[in-house]
Amino acid sequence: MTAHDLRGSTTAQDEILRIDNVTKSYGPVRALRGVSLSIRRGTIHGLLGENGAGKSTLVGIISGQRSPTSGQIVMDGRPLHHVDVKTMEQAGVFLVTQEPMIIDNLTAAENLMLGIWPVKNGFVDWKALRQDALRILEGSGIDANALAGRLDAVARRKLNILRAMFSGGKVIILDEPTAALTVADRRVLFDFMRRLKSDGVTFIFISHYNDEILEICDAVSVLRDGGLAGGSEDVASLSSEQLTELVLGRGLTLFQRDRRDHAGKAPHVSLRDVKGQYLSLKAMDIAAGEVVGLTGLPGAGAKELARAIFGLYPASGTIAIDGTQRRLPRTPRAALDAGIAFLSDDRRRDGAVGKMSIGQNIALSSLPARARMGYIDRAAEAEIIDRYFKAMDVKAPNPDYAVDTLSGGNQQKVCLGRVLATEPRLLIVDEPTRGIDVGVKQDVLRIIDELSAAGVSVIIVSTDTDELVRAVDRVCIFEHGQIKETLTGEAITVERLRSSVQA
Ligand SMILES: Nc1ncnc2c1ncn2[C@@H]1O[C@H](COP(=O)(O)OP(=O)(O)OP(=O)(O)O)[C@@H](O)[C@H]1O
Repeated sequence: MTAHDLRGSTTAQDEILRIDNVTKSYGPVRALRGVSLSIRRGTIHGLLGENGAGKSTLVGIISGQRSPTSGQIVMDGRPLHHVDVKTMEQAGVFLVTQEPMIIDNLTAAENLMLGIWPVKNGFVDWKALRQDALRILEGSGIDANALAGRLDAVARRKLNILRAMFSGGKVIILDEPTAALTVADRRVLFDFMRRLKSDGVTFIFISHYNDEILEICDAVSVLRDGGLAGGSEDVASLSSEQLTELVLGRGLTLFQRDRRDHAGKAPHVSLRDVKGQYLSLKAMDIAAGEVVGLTGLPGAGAKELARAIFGLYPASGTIAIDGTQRRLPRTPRAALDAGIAFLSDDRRRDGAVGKMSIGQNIALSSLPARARMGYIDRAAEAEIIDRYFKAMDVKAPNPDYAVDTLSGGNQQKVCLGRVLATEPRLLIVDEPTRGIDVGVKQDVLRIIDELSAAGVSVIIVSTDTDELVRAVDRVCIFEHGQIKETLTGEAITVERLRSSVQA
């Protein structure tokens, strides 16, 4: 494998998009330092890099959402000036974000036409609308008349991609499009992308998962600290280890927990008769120091149970921690008071508070418990902030920076730091390494392992089979609100988990 500048290896003819010496500074932060790369027409081009390497900034510039400090973008041989979203969309470049921009109470067909409804004499031409929608939805497996709110996650993502194409998209940028998709849905999305690729669509694909990159991408470019660190136009020839080395600039030892059998040990956490709308769990015991994985298809109960324990999902039942039995908490505050901490998978909704500083975010959940008679102990606060800022290796000059200046992965680290700062007896983390790069992922799994060694019971809700295999002692697979199967020891393998979750 050669790490080379991709620019020299593509002829003008098959090049659809070129980025020429693009830089971007946010005040003193140099997010991009002279990045040049070339994207070939009709390929899937992976964009890789550690958290904070500059991927979102680069695709933000390519899609016109952010303006470069210097440099230019050349589309179909034409340099583009005054680049903004409209210019880029007119040129055929669309960014499809993780949050599908879909209106639930319109049909799939109507969503597809949003903003570009065909107009005849100033009126919507419903016939043309319907014909166009049917044509483009044909073969995608999406019912043109279905209300978008009723579509599943993969259909919503497909709909977004189709909408970009329908609006004239030639280069479609997908920023971590597989987040929250099951293994089967991922396959459907990839097949769909391959089909569009054979029709000439070009994709720029951001992902932290090596297996996805190796499966779907033709070429890759790797950013490191805002610069182009290398790439390959022959992804098929790369191994997962080579890809990791390209991203990190070094080899990596993957974390593997030394799985322990906790059967027969006194329970540290006991759940009894947990019942909610889509949840019905008779009993679950977790030992001190045990790490339990919960998994299953969406809506099967794993996520619901985790949220119920933290007072975020209405459910009846009891929980005992350290021998103290109580009703399931009704609110997160009551859960925190009971020694339970929770990391949500949805940083945007109940995750980081963007305008506040990193430090304030870290201290947010633990401070009420530490405040005495309404007074906050500033020295204790500073100590906590310093400890978790360092432990999570947050990429920012200091903890006074606002959270919304951080890259997505670094925001996730701040959220985890905040949860850990509460020093819980039961830690619940939902998709703890989603959006986090392969290097930091090992650190997060190691931190969870160390916490468990100190006697904390841990629940990891995850659809990432690799994460479950590396981090837990036991996996409970949910179906219809109940535990369908439990795996321990040697039985926890990627293959077994995949077949059990889909079966
Ligand atoms: N609005 C902003 N103000 C200041 N700094 C910013 C801003 N947006 C991004 N940055 C900084 O620019 C750098 C690149 O961030 P970017 O979001 O592009 O990284 P990324 O590669 O997409 O990371 P991730 O994988 O975590 O999403 C980071 O150091 C980030 O803190």
